[in-house]
Amino acid sequence: MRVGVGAATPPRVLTIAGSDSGGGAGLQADLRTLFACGVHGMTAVTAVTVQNSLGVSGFTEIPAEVVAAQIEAVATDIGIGATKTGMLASAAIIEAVAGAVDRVDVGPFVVDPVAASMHGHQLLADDALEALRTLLFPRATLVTPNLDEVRLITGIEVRSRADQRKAAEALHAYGSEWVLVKGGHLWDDPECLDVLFDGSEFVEFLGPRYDVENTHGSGDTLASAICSRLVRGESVPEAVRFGKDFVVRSVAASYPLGGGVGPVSPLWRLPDAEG
Ligand SMILES: Nc1ncnc2c1ncn2[C@@H]1O[C@H](COP(=O)(O)OP(=O)(O)O)[C@@H](O)[C@H]1O
Ligand SMILES: Cc1ncc(COP(=O)(O)OP(=O)(O)O)c(N)n1
Repeated sequence: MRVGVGAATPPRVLTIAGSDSGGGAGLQADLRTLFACGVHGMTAVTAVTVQNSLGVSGFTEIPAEVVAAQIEAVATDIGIGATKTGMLASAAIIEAVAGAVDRVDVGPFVVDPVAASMHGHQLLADDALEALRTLLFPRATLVTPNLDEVRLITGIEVRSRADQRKAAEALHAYGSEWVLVKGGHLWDDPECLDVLFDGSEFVEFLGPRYDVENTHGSGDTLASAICSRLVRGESVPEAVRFGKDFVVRSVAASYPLGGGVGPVSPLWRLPDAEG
């Protein structure tokens, strides 16, 4: 019996990201989220991290030209409806990604400027920050920094919701269409506010702050869920609304793993997730 003939091809999203051997964050979190959102996920691997729930003990970069070749291989055959970036590791890889983005159609382009793991291990070289600002942000549909990344990129120390708005204005000046300043690290805030800005208007996404320990991969899950809607033609505010709701439910469904910090989980979205 032949099966699958004539089945519709799902929307396709590319993640340009590092591998997390523990499966909690990075491209593993992206693929898991995209699958749960009904999207075919594709990968351009930038680095292989040696990582578990306790942290990152090292990583090896993929040569920049191989990163660009992965992007072009999937763009020219399969087609890319939307793209997100995660760990990019070096200025050379950022330059290669910017070049590839100019050569092929990557659709709406979401830049999650991953700089360090939640345990503090550096995942982006110091000299790559300028490449992020000048080469990637001007090409981005949306940039989604957490508050540590905001400080590294702009020098702004965010201590309040008002500071989140100031940071969004400073980040928008680097040339992206939209900026989403995530508030998960505003530890004194009883709720989690994410602030979206397009250069003229602010849109606020307020959610609960769950008292959970297992939040590994929350930023990846949010950005991937946003891409799963941008690829279907939704506007950025619509896609962020979906992404915020998706990540809140995934934080609520997080689970312990190993001896350290476990991952947030998109499994809540799948029918019969218990198997
Ligand atoms: N404890 C939490 N409860 C609910 N939502 C959270 C929690 N921590 C983070 N979030 C949400 O998860 C997303 C990622 O947040 P954040 O922690 O700021 O970035 P990152 O994961 O990149 O460090 C945001 O939408 C944020 O509001
Ligand atoms: C390969 C890789 N990519 C990204 C991260 C960052 O994950 P985490 O520290 O959990 O932060 P968010 O996903 O919440 O932004 C990583 N550790 N490894």
